[in-house]
Amino acid sequence: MQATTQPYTRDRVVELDGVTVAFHVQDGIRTVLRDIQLTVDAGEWLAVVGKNGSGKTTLARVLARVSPVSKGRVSIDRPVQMVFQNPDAQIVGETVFEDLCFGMENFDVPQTEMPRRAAQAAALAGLHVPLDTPVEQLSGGQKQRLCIASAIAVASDILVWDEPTSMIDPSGRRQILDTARDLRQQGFTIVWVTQRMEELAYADRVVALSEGRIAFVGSPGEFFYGPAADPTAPTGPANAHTASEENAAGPSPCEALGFDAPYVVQVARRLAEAGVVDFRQPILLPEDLVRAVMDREVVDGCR
Ligand SMILES: Nc1ncnc2c1ncn2[C@@H]1O[C@H](COP(=O)(O)OP(=O)(O)OP(=O)(O)O)[C@@H](O)[C@H]1O
Repeated sequence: MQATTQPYTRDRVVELDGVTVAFHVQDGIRTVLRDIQLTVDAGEWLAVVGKNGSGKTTLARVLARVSPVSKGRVSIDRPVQMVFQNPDAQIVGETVFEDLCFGMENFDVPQTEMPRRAAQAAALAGLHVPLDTPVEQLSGGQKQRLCIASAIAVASDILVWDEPTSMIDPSGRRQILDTARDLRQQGFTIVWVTQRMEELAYADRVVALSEGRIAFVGSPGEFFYGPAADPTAPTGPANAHTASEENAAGPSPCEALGFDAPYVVQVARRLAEAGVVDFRQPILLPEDLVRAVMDREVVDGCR
C-alpha cells in the first residue's frame, strides 16, 4: 500500500513567486530565502525539509504571513495558522477553554460562538479533556493538540507545522502525525516542516531547501529513490522496479542533500539491489516493505 494514496484537490491556496527574505545583521544583509517559487494546493500535504539554517522556519513564517518578504509576491487566499515546536511558547490561557478563546478573540469570533467552536476544535485536534482543564495538567502531547485546536478554532484550514515532533517522545510523535493525517483526510492543507526523514512518507510533495534555495521538489518516492521511481513517470509502474534499480546506483536527492534515508528505504533499496524484492511502488513505510516482501510471487528457496 502506498502511504500517499489519498487524492487531493488541485485548487491552489498558496503561491509564492520569486520570494526573497533578507535580514539586516551587524555586518550587512543576510539573505535567508532566495527567489522561492512555490505553490500549495488545497488539501495537499507538503513537507519542507532542509539542514539547520537552510531557511525552513523562515519559509514557514512567510507561508503563515508572520514574516515579511524583501522581494517577490505572496498570494494566500485564506487564514493560515502555525503550530510551533514548543507548545509552551504558544499557550497563553490558564485553561484549555481560555486558551482557545484567546485566539478566537483575536479573530473577532462572537462570544456566543466560542464554546461550540472550542469543543469542535478540541475534538478535531484529538484533545479529549474537559475544556476547563488547567493547561498545567496537560501532557506535552496534549499541549501540542491544544495548539492545533487553537489554530483550527480560528477557522484556519491551512496549518503550517514547524517541526512539531522535535520535542516530543516517539509515541507522542506518532500521535501528532496521526492527528495531522486525520485533519488532512478532512480536507485540511498541511505544510509540515521537519528534519525527520521518516515523516516524509505522509507527504504528497517534498520541498527541500538548501542555503535558502529550493533544491528539490517532488514526491517522497522521488526524493528517496530518484526521479525514475515515481510510478507516474513516463516509464510507468510496470517498469518502476527497474527504474529503482537504476537509481539505486547513484545518490538519491535525499542523499545528495546530505540526509540519511529512513531505515526502511535503505533496507528496501538493498533488497531491490540484491534482487530479493521487485517493488513497483517506492517503499516508504515499514508496512509497505512487509507487504512487498509478502507479495512476492517466488521466494528464493521456497519454490
Ligand atoms: N530575524 C533574523 N535575523 C537575522 N538572521 C536570521 C533571522 N531569522 C533567521 N535568521 C537566520 O536565517 C537562517 C535560516 O534560519 P531558519 O530558522 O529559517 O532556518 P531553519 O532551516 O529553520 O533552521 P533550524 O532547522 O535550525 O530551525 C539562519 O542562519 C538564521 O540564523
